[in-house]
Amino acid sequence: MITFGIIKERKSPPDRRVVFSPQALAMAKKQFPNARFKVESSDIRVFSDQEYRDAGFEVTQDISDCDVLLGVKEVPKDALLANKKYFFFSHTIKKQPYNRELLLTILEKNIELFDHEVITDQQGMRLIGFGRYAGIVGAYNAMRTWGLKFGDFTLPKANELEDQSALINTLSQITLPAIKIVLTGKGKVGNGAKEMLDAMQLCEVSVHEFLNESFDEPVYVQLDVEDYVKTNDDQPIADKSHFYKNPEEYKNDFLRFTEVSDLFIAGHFYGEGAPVFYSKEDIASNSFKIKVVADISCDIDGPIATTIRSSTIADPVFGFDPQSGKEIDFKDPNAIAVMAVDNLPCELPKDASEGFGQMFLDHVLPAFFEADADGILERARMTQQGKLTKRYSYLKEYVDEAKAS
Ligand SMILES: NC(=O)c1ccc[n+]([C@@H]2O[C@H](COP(=O)([O-])OP(=O)(O)OC[C@H]3O[C@@H](n4cnc5c(N)ncnc54)[C@H](O)[C@@H]3O)[C@@H](O)[C@H]2O)c1
Repeated sequence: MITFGIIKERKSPPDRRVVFSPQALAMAKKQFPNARFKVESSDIRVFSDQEYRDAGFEVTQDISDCDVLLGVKEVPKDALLANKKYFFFSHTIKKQPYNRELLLTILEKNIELFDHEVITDQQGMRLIGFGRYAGIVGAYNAMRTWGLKFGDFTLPKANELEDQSALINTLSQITLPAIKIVLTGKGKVGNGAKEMLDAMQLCEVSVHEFLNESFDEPVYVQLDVEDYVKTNDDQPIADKSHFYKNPEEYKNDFLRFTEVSDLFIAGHFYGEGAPVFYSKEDIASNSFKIKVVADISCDIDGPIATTIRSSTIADPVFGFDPQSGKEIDFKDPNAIAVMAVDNLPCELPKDASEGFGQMFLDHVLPAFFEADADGILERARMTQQGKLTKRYSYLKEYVDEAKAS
């Protein structure tokens, strides 16, 4: 028998998401009779303690008898229980300086850490994440930002609405002018955003139509790397994975879109060394037409020069002055309005938790009862017996620096 504990989120600002909704937990219990589940009481979670009790689960302040603890965000050092197995997003795999001490504490407390971000299949494809929900909220926020900037309509914040269908209902009541929307990325985020544009019944057009034709209704185009990048000798991309591995052999082909688009929804992944989408100089040129940017990818001071900082759910929109390259009021007639919230799935905690639980149930829980036949736990295990595992040994120096300080 393995006992799993659903932990309370303790990070600030409060995150209302959870690994398992009461319904998903009930499914897990049915599917795995050898698993026991306990829920740590929480007053911020999107599902109440009572909803878990009603689904037949023990809700408690004491989860110290659990073997495996399941959370979403980083667990504060003091709250980490020694000698346990933990699953959460530790944000350490890229040596993030702000979590160096967290990883050191995990090692000192002899915790086995499994990071959601590195739950992958044998090909290295991520199996678990909130990307789709970032896309859904990001597209909604893109429309909301347009309304705020131009006053065509007023939309409530996404986190004031119940779920994705409420977002869709709200969007179905607005009338967008005949603008051109460019959406980048065809992965989880890009396709989450596309779900919303399709739900709004916006017309999707080809790259050729988007660049060359005018329309009397709003239209959008969804791009992947072959559309916004070309080889250094002006040839189209032949093999995407070659670009991912050798980005320096490619150059930007996105400016042709900046000359005709009104709204840019960025939902691609940006690999280090890849060409930028546009620079501050590009924005200052007269041919740059984009007026609103919803940057879901949200790489700061990176490939999208309007993203000079991230923004927050509380204050999601800022203005970018094309001439000075500095921040100004987004309502200034010259300003490009930028939405760059970096924790978008938190605005849709119910749907995001339900989707996440399903992925966890499908991909991770079985591994505990099948002796990790596929190696999923092994690939995601970052620490064991007070040491980094082999796959994560590249983090040794990063942790050692925490010891030294
Ligand atoms: N703002 C937020 O709250 C939030 C939340 C989740 C994810 N994100 C960000 O959104 C971005 C996209 O995430 P996703 O889950 O859709 O990714 P994904 O792997 O599912 O899709 C990636 C897309 O980017 C393209 N791409 C370009 N260069 C690439 C490269 N070097 N490697 C891989 N793909 C490359 C792919 O072709 C694909 O279209 C990430 O940068 C992620 O950090 C933001």
